[in-house]
Amino acid sequence: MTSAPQIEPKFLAHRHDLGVVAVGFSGGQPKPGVDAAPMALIEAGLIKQLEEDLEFNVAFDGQVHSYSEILPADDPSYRNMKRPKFVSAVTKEVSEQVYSHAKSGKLVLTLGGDHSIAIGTISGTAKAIRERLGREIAVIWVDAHADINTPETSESGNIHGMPVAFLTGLASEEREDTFGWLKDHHKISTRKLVYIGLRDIDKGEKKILREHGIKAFSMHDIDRHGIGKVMDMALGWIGSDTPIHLSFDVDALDPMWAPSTGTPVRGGLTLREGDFIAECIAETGSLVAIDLVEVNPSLDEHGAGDTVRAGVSLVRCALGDTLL
Ligand SMILES: NC(=[NH2+])NCCC[C@H](N)C(=O)O
Ligand SMILES: [Mn+2]
Ligand SMILES: [Mn+2]
Repeated sequence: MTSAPQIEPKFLAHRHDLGVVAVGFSGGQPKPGVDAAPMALIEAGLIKQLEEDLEFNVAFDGQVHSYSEILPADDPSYRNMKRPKFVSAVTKEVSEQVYSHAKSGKLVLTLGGDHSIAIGTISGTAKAIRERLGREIAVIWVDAHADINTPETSESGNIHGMPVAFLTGLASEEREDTFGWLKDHHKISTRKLVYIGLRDIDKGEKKILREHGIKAFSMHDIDRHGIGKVMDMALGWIGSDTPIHLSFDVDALDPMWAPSTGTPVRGGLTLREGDFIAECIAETGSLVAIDLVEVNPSLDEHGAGDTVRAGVSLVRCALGDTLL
Protein backbone atom coordinates (compact mmCIF):
# COMPACT_ATOMS: atom_id res chain seq x y z
CA MET A 1 0.00 0.00 0.00
CA THR A 2 1.25 3.47 -0.81
CA SER A 3 0.17 6.98 -0.06
CA ALA A 4 1.22 10.50 -0.90
CA PRO A 5 4.75 11.47 0.13
CA GLN A 6 5.00 13.46 3.36
CA ILE A 7 7.70 15.80 2.13
CA GLU A 8 7.28 19.54 2.44
CA PRO A 9 8.71 20.89 -0.83
CA LYS A 10 10.77 24.05 -0.34
CA PHE A 11 10.78 25.50 -3.83
CA LEU A 12 7.47 24.48 -5.42
CA ALA A 13 4.31 26.53 -5.55
CA HIS A 14 1.95 23.62 -5.06
CA ARG A 15 3.11 20.49 -3.40
CA HIS A 16 1.33 18.02 -5.68
CA ASP A 17 1.63 19.59 -9.13
CA LEU A 18 3.83 17.70 -11.54
CA GLY A 19 4.54 18.63 -15.16
CA VAL A 20 5.59 15.75 -17.41
CA VAL A 21 7.48 16.15 -20.69
CA ALA A 22 7.96 13.06 -22.88
CA VAL A 23 10.92 13.41 -25.22
CA GLY A 24 11.14 10.65 -27.83
CA PHE A 25 14.54 11.68 -29.11
CA SER A 26 17.60 9.64 -30.04
CA GLY A 27 19.59 12.14 -32.14
CA GLY A 28 22.33 12.75 -29.55
CA GLN A 29 23.80 9.29 -30.18
CA PRO A 30 23.77 6.67 -32.95
CA LYS A 31 21.54 3.85 -31.64
CA PRO A 32 17.84 3.88 -32.50
CA GLY A 33 15.32 2.88 -29.84
CA VAL A 34 15.97 5.28 -26.97
CA ASP A 35 13.17 7.43 -28.45
CA ALA A 36 10.70 4.65 -27.51
CA ALA A 37 11.48 4.92 -23.79
CA PRO A 38 8.81 7.45 -22.78
CA MET A 39 6.08 5.25 -24.26
CA ALA A 40 7.52 2.14 -22.60
CA LEU A 41 7.65 3.90 -19.23
CA ILE A 42 4.12 5.23 -19.62
CA GLU A 43 2.82 1.82 -20.72
CA ALA A 44 4.49 0.31 -17.66
CA GLY A 45 2.14 2.55 -15.65
CA LEU A 46 4.46 5.34 -14.55
CA ILE A 47 2.12 8.31 -14.97
CA LYS A 48 -0.88 6.39 -13.68
CA GLN A 49 1.09 5.42 -10.56
CA LEU A 50 2.18 9.00 -9.96
CA GLU A 51 -1.44 10.08 -10.10
CA GLU A 52 -3.04 7.24 -8.20
CA ASP A 53 -0.39 6.10 -5.72
CA LEU A 54 1.53 9.32 -5.17
CA GLU A 55 -1.47 11.61 -5.61
CA PHE A 56 0.15 14.06 -8.00
CA ASN A 57 -1.90 16.34 -10.23
CA VAL A 58 -0.12 15.53 -13.45
CA ALA A 59 0.02 18.10 -16.26
CA PHE A 60 0.94 16.15 -19.39
CA ASP A 61 0.00 16.98 -22.97
CA GLY A 62 -0.42 13.25 -23.65
CA GLN A 63 2.17 13.25 -26.40
CA VAL A 64 5.54 11.67 -26.85
CA HIS A 65 7.20 14.37 -28.92
CA SER A 66 9.17 13.01 -31.86
CA TYR A 67 10.26 16.42 -33.18
CA SER A 68 10.15 15.16 -36.79
CA GLU A 69 8.60 18.49 -37.77
CA ILE A 70 11.82 20.29 -36.85
CA LEU A 71 14.18 17.78 -38.47
CA PRO A 72 16.55 19.96 -40.51
CA ALA A 73 16.90 19.08 -44.19
CA ASP A 74 20.63 19.43 -44.05
CA ASP A 75 22.58 18.79 -40.86
CA PRO A 76 26.28 18.16 -41.48
CA SER A 77 28.72 17.57 -38.66
CA TYR A 78 30.10 20.82 -37.30
CA ARG A 79 33.03 21.24 -34.91
CA ASN A 80 32.98 17.43 -34.63
CA MET A 81 29.34 17.41 -33.44
CA LYS A 82 26.98 14.95 -35.10
CA ARG A 83 23.52 16.29 -36.02
CA PRO A 84 24.18 19.65 -34.34
CA LYS A 85 21.17 21.50 -35.71
CA PHE A 86 18.66 18.81 -34.89
CA VAL A 87 19.90 18.36 -31.32
CA SER A 88 19.99 22.13 -30.89
CA ALA A 89 16.43 22.60 -32.19
CA VAL A 90 15.00 19.76 -30.08
CA THR A 91 16.75 20.83 -26.88
CA LYS A 92 15.59 24.41 -27.42
CA GLU A 93 12.01 23.22 -27.62
CA VAL A 94 12.43 20.96 -24.57
CA SER A 95 13.92 23.91 -22.71
CA GLU A 96 10.79 25.95 -23.37
CA GLN A 97 8.47 23.10 -22.34
CA VAL A 98 10.33 22.50 -19.07
CA TYR A 99 10.58 26.23 -18.43
CA SER A 100 6.84 26.76 -18.67
CA HIS A 101 6.09 24.00 -16.13
CA ALA A 102 8.85 25.15 -13.75
CA LYS A 103 7.92 28.82 -14.09
CA SER A 104 4.46 28.07 -12.74
CA GLY A 105 5.98 26.37 -9.69
CA LYS A 106 5.49 22.74 -10.72
CA LEU A 107 7.94 19.92 -10.21
CA VAL A 108 9.02 18.79 -13.70
CA LEU A 109 9.62 15.21 -14.82
CA THR A 110 11.20 14.68 -18.24
CA LEU A 111 11.29 11.22 -19.77
CA GLY A 112 14.04 10.82 -22.37
CA GLY A 113 15.39 10.22 -24.82
CA ASP A 114 19.16 10.24 -24.85
CA HIS A 115 21.10 12.43 -22.42
CA SER A 116 21.58 15.30 -24.89
CA ILE A 117 18.05 16.37 -23.90
CA ALA A 118 19.45 17.58 -20.56
CA ILE A 119 20.68 20.64 -22.47
CA GLY A 120 16.98 21.45 -22.73
CA THR A 121 15.72 20.30 -19.35
CA ILE A 122 18.41 21.88 -17.19
CA SER A 123 18.48 25.16 -19.12
CA GLY A 124 14.69 25.36 -18.77
CA THR A 125 14.80 24.71 -15.02
CA ALA A 126 17.72 27.10 -14.47
CA LYS A 127 15.95 29.94 -16.24
CA ALA A 128 12.60 29.36 -14.52
CA ILE A 129 14.06 29.11 -11.00
CA ARG A 130 16.16 32.24 -11.57
CA GLU A 131 13.08 34.17 -12.64
CA ARG A 132 10.70 32.75 -10.07
CA LEU A 133 12.93 32.62 -6.99
CA GLY A 134 16.07 34.53 -7.93
CA ARG A 135 18.11 31.40 -7.22
CA GLU A 136 20.70 29.28 -8.95
CA ILE A 137 19.93 25.60 -9.19
CA ALA A 138 22.23 22.73 -8.27
CA VAL A 139 22.48 19.70 -10.55
CA ILE A 140 23.00 16.13 -9.37
CA TRP A 141 24.14 14.10 -12.36
CA VAL A 142 23.89 10.35 -11.74
CA ASP A 143 25.67 8.51 -14.53
CA ALA A 144 28.45 6.11 -15.46
CA HIS A 145 29.69 8.95 -17.68
CA ALA A 146 30.48 12.61 -17.05
CA ASP A 147 28.95 13.85 -20.35
CA ILE A 148 31.19 16.91 -20.10
CA ASN A 149 33.11 16.59 -23.35
CA THR A 150 33.45 19.74 -25.41
CA PRO A 151 33.04 19.25 -29.14
CA GLU A 152 36.83 19.36 -29.31
CA THR A 153 37.57 16.80 -26.56
CA SER A 154 34.87 14.34 -27.67
CA GLU A 155 36.17 11.20 -29.32
CA SER A 156 32.73 10.15 -30.57
CA GLY A 157 31.15 13.41 -31.74
CA ASN A 158 27.93 12.24 -30.04
CA ILE A 159 26.25 15.18 -28.35
CA HIS A 160 24.84 13.03 -25.51
CA GLY A 161 28.44 13.03 -24.25
CA MET A 162 28.53 16.87 -24.19
CA PRO A 163 25.47 18.33 -22.42
CA VAL A 164 27.25 19.38 -19.24
CA ALA A 165 29.91 21.27 -21.20
CA PHE A 166 27.26 23.40 -22.92
CA LEU A 167 25.24 23.90 -19.71
CA THR A 168 28.24 25.13 -17.73
CA GLY A 169 29.55 27.30 -20.55
CA LEU A 170 32.73 25.22 -20.89
CA ALA A 171 31.60 24.76 -24.47
CA SER A 172 29.73 27.42 -26.39
CA GLU A 173 28.84 28.33 -29.93
CA GLU A 174 27.72 31.59 -31.49
CA ARG A 175 25.51 30.09 -34.17
CA GLU A 176 21.91 30.42 -33.06
CA ASP A 177 20.96 27.10 -34.70
CA THR A 178 23.78 25.26 -32.92
CA PHE A 179 23.21 25.99 -29.22
CA GLY A 180 23.74 29.75 -29.67
CA TRP A 181 20.25 30.09 -28.14
CA LEU A 182 21.73 29.08 -24.77
CA LYS A 183 22.09 32.35 -22.82
CA ASP A 184 23.61 33.03 -19.41
CA HIS A 185 20.26 32.68 -17.66
CA HIS A 186 20.07 29.07 -18.94
CA LYS A 187 23.42 28.06 -17.52
CA ILE A 188 24.65 26.47 -14.30
CA SER A 189 27.75 26.85 -12.19
CA THR A 190 30.40 24.11 -12.06
CA ARG A 191 30.40 24.71 -8.27
CA LYS A 192 26.81 23.53 -8.01
CA LEU A 193 27.28 20.39 -10.05
CA VAL A 194 27.76 17.00 -8.36
CA TYR A 195 28.34 13.67 -10.08
CA ILE A 196 27.50 10.27 -8.63
CA GLY A 197 28.31 6.85 -10.10
CA LEU A 198 31.10 7.75 -12.55
CA ARG A 199 33.24 4.93 -13.92
CA ASP A 200 33.86 5.60 -17.62
CA ILE A 201 35.36 9.03 -18.11
CA ASP A 202 37.28 10.13 -21.20
CA LYS A 203 40.78 11.56 -20.91
CA GLY A 204 39.68 15.08 -21.86
CA GLU A 205 36.83 14.90 -19.38
CA LYS A 206 39.16 13.98 -16.50
CA LYS A 207 41.21 17.04 -17.26
CA ILE A 208 38.08 19.23 -17.25
CA LEU A 209 36.83 17.77 -13.95
CA ARG A 210 40.22 18.32 -12.33
CA GLU A 211 40.88 21.80 -13.67
CA HIS A 212 37.47 23.09 -12.63
CA GLY A 213 37.42 21.33 -9.26
CA ILE A 214 34.10 19.68 -10.05
CA LYS A 215 32.66 17.55 -7.27
CA ALA A 216 32.43 13.93 -8.36
CA PHE A 217 31.74 10.68 -6.52
CA SER A 218 32.90 7.75 -8.62
CA MET A 219 32.09 4.08 -8.05
CA HIS A 220 35.42 3.96 -6.21
CA ASP A 221 34.15 6.54 -3.73
CA ILE A 222 30.94 4.58 -3.30
CA ASP A 223 32.91 1.38 -2.64
CA ARG A 224 35.13 3.18 -0.15
CA HIS A 225 32.55 5.13 1.85
CA GLY A 226 29.27 3.42 1.09
CA ILE A 227 26.35 5.11 -0.63
CA GLY A 228 24.99 6.59 2.64
CA LYS A 229 28.13 8.61 3.33
CA VAL A 230 28.46 9.58 -0.32
CA MET A 231 24.93 11.01 -0.32
CA ASP A 232 25.68 12.95 2.88
CA MET A 233 28.77 14.42 1.23
CA ALA A 234 27.01 15.14 -2.08
CA LEU A 235 24.07 16.89 -0.43
CA GLY A 236 26.39 18.64 2.02
CA TRP A 237 28.31 20.12 -0.91
CA ILE A 238 25.11 21.52 -2.39
CA GLY A 239 23.73 22.80 0.91
CA SER A 240 20.21 22.47 2.24
CA ASP A 241 18.87 25.69 0.76
CA THR A 242 19.35 25.14 -2.97
CA PRO A 243 16.85 23.92 -5.56
CA ILE A 244 17.98 20.61 -7.07
CA HIS A 245 17.65 19.28 -10.61
CA LEU A 246 18.33 15.52 -10.72
CA SER A 247 19.50 14.17 -14.08
CA PHE A 248 19.49 10.38 -13.87
CA ASP A 249 21.08 8.33 -16.66
CA VAL A 250 19.87 4.76 -16.24
CA ASP A 251 23.35 3.53 -17.22
CA ALA A 252 24.52 4.60 -13.76
CA LEU A 253 22.95 1.34 -12.67
CA ASP A 254 24.92 -1.82 -13.28
CA PRO A 255 23.90 -3.58 -16.52
CA MET A 256 22.77 -6.43 -14.30
CA TRP A 257 19.82 -4.19 -13.35
CA ALA A 258 19.56 -1.96 -16.40
CA PRO A 259 20.92 -3.77 -19.47
CA SER A 260 18.77 -1.96 -22.04
CA THR A 261 20.82 1.16 -22.54
CA GLY A 262 23.10 2.41 -25.31
CA THR A 263 26.42 2.64 -23.49
CA PRO A 264 26.36 0.10 -20.63
CA VAL A 265 29.37 -0.04 -18.31
CA ARG A 266 29.85 -2.87 -15.84
CA GLY A 267 30.63 -2.23 -12.19
CA GLY A 268 27.76 0.13 -11.53
CA LEU A 269 25.17 0.90 -8.89
CA THR A 270 22.80 -1.73 -7.60
CA LEU A 271 19.11 -1.11 -8.02
CA ARG A 272 18.87 -0.30 -4.30
CA GLU A 273 21.77 2.16 -4.46
CA GLY A 274 20.04 3.93 -7.35
CA ASP A 275 16.74 4.07 -5.50
CA PHE A 276 18.57 5.21 -2.35
CA ILE A 277 20.13 8.16 -4.20
CA ALA A 278 16.68 9.15 -5.44
CA GLU A 279 15.18 8.76 -1.95
CA CYS A 280 17.85 10.92 -0.33
CA ILE A 281 17.16 13.67 -2.85
CA ALA A 282 13.40 13.35 -2.26
CA GLU A 283 14.01 13.71 1.48
CA THR A 284 15.67 17.10 1.03
CA GLY A 285 12.40 18.64 -0.20
CA SER A 286 14.57 20.66 -2.60
CA LEU A 287 13.87 18.73 -5.79
CA VAL A 288 12.49 20.91 -8.58
CA ALA A 289 13.09 18.74 -11.65
CA ILE A 290 14.10 15.26 -12.65
CA ASP A 291 15.20 13.65 -15.92
CA LEU A 292 15.24 9.93 -16.58
CA VAL A 293 17.26 9.19 -19.71
CA GLU A 294 18.97 6.53 -21.83
CA VAL A 295 16.46 3.72 -21.35
CA ASN A 296 16.53 1.93 -24.72
CA PRO A 297 13.75 -0.66 -24.90
CA SER A 298 14.99 -2.04 -28.23
CA LEU A 299 18.26 -3.23 -26.72
CA ASP A 300 16.41 -6.05 -25.08
CA GLU A 301 18.61 -9.14 -25.31
CA HIS A 302 18.10 -9.57 -21.60
CA GLY A 303 14.64 -8.09 -21.50
CA ALA A 304 13.90 -4.38 -21.55
CA GLY A 305 11.31 -5.02 -18.85
CA ASP A 306 13.96 -4.94 -16.14
CA THR A 307 15.34 -1.61 -17.30
CA VAL A 308 11.90 -0.05 -17.67
CA ARG A 309 10.89 -1.27 -14.21
CA ALA A 310 14.14 0.13 -12.79
CA GLY A 311 13.32 3.47 -14.40
CA VAL A 312 9.83 3.51 -12.94
CA SER A 313 11.25 2.69 -9.53
CA LEU A 314 13.87 5.47 -9.68
CA VAL A 315 11.24 8.07 -10.52
CA ARG A 316 8.87 6.89 -7.80
CA CYS A 317 11.67 7.03 -5.25
CA ALA A 318 12.73 10.54 -6.34
CA LEU A 319 9.14 11.65 -5.87
CA GLY A 320 9.07 10.36 -2.32
CA ASP A 321 7.18 7.11 -2.74
CA THR A 322 9.30 4.93 -0.49
CA LEU A 323 9.71 7.39 2.37
CA LEU A 324 7.58 6.83 5.44
N1 LIG B 1 24.76 9.88 -22.01
C1 LIG B 1 25.64 8.92 -22.27
N2 LIG B 1 25.29 7.65 -22.16
N3 LIG B 1 26.86 9.29 -22.63
C2 LIG B 1 27.91 8.41 -23.02
C3 LIG B 1 29.10 9.19 -23.47
C4 LIG B 1 30.24 8.31 -23.88
C5 LIG B 1 31.49 9.04 -24.27
N4 LIG B 1 32.09 9.69 -23.13
C6 LIG B 1 31.25 10.04 -25.39
O1 LIG B 1 31.55 11.18 -25.26
O2 LIG B 1 30.75 9.68 -26.42
MN1 LIG C 1 25.80 7.39 -19.22
MN1 LIG D 1 24.59 10.34 -19.53
